[in-house]
Amino acid sequence: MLLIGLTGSIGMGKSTTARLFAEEGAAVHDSDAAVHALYAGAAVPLIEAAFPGTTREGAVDRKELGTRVLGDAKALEKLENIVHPLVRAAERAFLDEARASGATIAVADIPLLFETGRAKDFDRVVVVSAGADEQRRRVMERPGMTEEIFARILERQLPDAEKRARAGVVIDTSRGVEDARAQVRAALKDFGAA
Ligand SMILES: CC(C)(COP(=O)(O)OP(=O)(O)OC[C@H]1O[C@@H](n2cnc3c(N)ncnc32)[C@H](O)[C@@H]1O)[C@@H](O)C(=O)NCCC(=O)NCCS
Ligand SMILES: Nc1ncnc2c1ncn2[C@@H]1O[C@H](COP(=O)(O)OP(=O)(O)OP(=O)(O)O)[C@@H](O)[C@H]1O
Repeated sequence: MLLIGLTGSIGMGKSTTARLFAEEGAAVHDSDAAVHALYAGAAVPLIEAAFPGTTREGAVDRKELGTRVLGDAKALEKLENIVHPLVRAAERAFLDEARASGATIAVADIPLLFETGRAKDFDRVVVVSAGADEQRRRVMERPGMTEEIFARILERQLPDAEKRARAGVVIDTSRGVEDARAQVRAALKDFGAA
């Protein structure tokens, strides 16, 4: 099974590109989605214990939790120390199952792939990018997003230029979905997987 790590900074097009890989037949694991699932399940008691008042009705209130941690590096680190091992376990279980069911290509969408030293775990690393202006336009469109939150998230992420420099392949998502699909197909061909 060819193991592809997919990453990119906020708003660059990871989820969209992951979907394109899935449409080419890859088994895809999405870390952000895994976090969201954990926040309605296994992580809830741990988060409530560490950040009292950030859960309600058995689920994490992400807006409230975001307000607590996004401006506070220590708090974010504490949260990451709780969440990342759980996400990693979910990813491992997913990839084991994909392998057992005969998948030939698996993609793990990991926002902090380089930051958490995960590049070595993959046969290939794909970075999505769209340029800083397009990124800002996309991110600022999101409800509740502010310049301050955007800046704080960017601070926590390896700069786009460094990600691109460390990538096996870069997918440029600034020219539309069909253009990105062609790049995904070309990447799979280049990897000998299509
Ligand atoms: C801070 C939280 C509560 C905000 O939730 P919210 O629903 O508003 O945002 P969402 O999860 O969709 O993330 C928005 C963007 O920020 C990025 N991001 C999230 N956490 C981090 C982080 N710790 N460092 C850098 N970027 C991050 C995401 O990849 C995404 O691009 C949430 O992001 C969170 O719990 N983060 C900690 C877990 C984590 O590290 N996740 C990212 C990798 S698995
Ligand atoms: N190839 C593309 N062509 C046109 N629009 C795109 C493309 N890829 C992504 N987008 C748009 O950019 C926005 C962000 O995309 P997406 O959610 O895939 O990014 P992401 O990297 O997963 O984001 P985040 O890290 O913030 O969760 C979405 O509105 C999406 O529709």
